[in-house]
Amino acid sequence: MLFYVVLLLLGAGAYYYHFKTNRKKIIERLETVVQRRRDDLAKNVQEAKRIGDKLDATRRDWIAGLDFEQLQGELQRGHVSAVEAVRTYFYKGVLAHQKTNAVTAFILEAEQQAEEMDEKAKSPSYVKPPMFGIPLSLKECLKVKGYDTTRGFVQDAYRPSTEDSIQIEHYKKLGLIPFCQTNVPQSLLSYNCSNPLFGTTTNPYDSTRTCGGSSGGEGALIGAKGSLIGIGTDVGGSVRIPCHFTGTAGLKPSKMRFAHRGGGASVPGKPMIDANDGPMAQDVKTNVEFLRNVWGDIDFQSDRDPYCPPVHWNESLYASEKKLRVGYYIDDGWFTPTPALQRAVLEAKKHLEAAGHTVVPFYPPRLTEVIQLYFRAVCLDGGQYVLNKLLKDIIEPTINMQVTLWMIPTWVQRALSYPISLVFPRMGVLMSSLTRDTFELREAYADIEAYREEYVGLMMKDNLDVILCPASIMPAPQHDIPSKVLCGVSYTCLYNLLDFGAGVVPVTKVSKADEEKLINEYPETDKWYQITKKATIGAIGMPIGVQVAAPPFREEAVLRAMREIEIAIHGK
Ligand SMILES: CCCCCC/C=C\CCCCCCCC(=O)NCCO
Repeated sequence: MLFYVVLLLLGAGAYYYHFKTNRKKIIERLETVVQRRRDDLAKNVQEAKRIGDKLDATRRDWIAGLDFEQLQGELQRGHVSAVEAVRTYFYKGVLAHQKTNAVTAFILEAEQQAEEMDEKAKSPSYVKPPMFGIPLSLKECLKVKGYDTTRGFVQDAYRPSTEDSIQIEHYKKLGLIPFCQTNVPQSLLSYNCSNPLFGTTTNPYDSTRTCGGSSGGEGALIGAKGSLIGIGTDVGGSVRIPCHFTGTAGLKPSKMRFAHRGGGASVPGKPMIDANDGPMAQDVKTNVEFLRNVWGDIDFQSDRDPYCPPVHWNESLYASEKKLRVGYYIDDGWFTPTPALQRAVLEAKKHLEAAGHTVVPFYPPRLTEVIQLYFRAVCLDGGQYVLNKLLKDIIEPTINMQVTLWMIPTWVQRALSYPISLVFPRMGVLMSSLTRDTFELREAYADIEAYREEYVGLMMKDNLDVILCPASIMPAPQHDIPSKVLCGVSYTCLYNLLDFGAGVVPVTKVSKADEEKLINEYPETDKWYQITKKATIGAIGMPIGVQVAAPPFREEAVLRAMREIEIAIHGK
């Protein structure tokens, strides 16, 4: 017996030694890649600055002060050239990057693309596309010819895409000029924004706090006024959470409203958790103008990707005179949001009511079950795909919790979940989420289908057009918090599970009264509440958004409600 125990221990020791030595070699090799990539980025930023500085400062500052609609108009009238717009946004992008570390590469060819467009525009017969010359920022995982899509994995540096994705081709056809790529958390499966290759992107309002993720570079860049319009991706809140954390506005459409051919995914092959790309901007108005043009011309994408149905921009839904019926909630029953987030929903409710809409309570059913189904279906292989990639890389410390859970075998998590749930019930739920076998996975898929039916059934029963709810559980926390409170995505991941269109519009900022309420009334009943409360103390002045959602192909109703909230707040 003793012999076998000694043999087992020796075997385990040898395996551990081999694993450690192997990891050390991998890390040493990748550290040289990191250094090289960071040096290249520093040169790239210098070059972008040089291009931005070509423009006379007075002229540049004037163009820099134009909003999307004004710049679009000046470009259409020929009062501003595409080259001037690109140089201005290289300048503004560099400033925002210096503040937040948002950019992973400036697309230097943008200047030449702009020159060619200006040249074409000299011909009297040339009809300018609707977004002629407008600089567009892109989340790093979107495929642009000649540029990397590392998703924060060092191993994927210096493997540039050979083609633009269909969406990027389309944006160029509409006149937009991709001018930079923006940072992400390693693996994209987190709502912070740090990776070993490009480092940490910070919140433009407070550098000790995260800009959110995974489209965090976009949030930081747009929030710091370094871009007017950008594209993120969202499988659990990655467009909406950064918008909420950085005071910007964005929309995650339902899956089929964009072509996915030639695009990339964080984890390919998870059919029931629908991800999509979506626009992010300084306001809702810009998102509307962008989508009106893109979906107005969606045949371009449908012709190249037959899986993208030719569903056009629905102006009659967006501009309808018929008042909306809105269902709202301020607490999903799984994770009570901090006071500012609840107040934001109540303020948005008042704005919608003042505009003549009917707003009634709505209760999303069984969020505990939703959380389990979401994690089961998003990590459908128990996290194996991502873990395999991570073990061949330098692992980002701010996603430690995900990595730890992916490393513990599912059966061990299940065994531990019961005793843990006796003291920390919500942790018990998380630890019994990952699937044991394909039988259980099939059941989860069937349950998601049933939940979708139930949810839309409840909306139909009450004649609801859209849902209004919090965008998250808290304002932007410190960089390490999202991994510690993974289940804080309940407000956003629900709408991926349902495949609804869902967007976030900024409504308010955290006030002193919110902080007092937080200190006196916010629950401390488990570790997650304690972490959330502590992270929210000191967040006075941080932006707060609200979320609006509607079933697939009704994104225009979502945008309408978001825009009406925006008009009520800003008067324009
Ligand atoms: C036992 C459960 C283990 C859970 C491991 C965590 C896995 C996933 C965390 C999900 C958090 C989602 C954040 C948002 C991610 C997002 O939308 N990414 C966009 C990708 O296109």
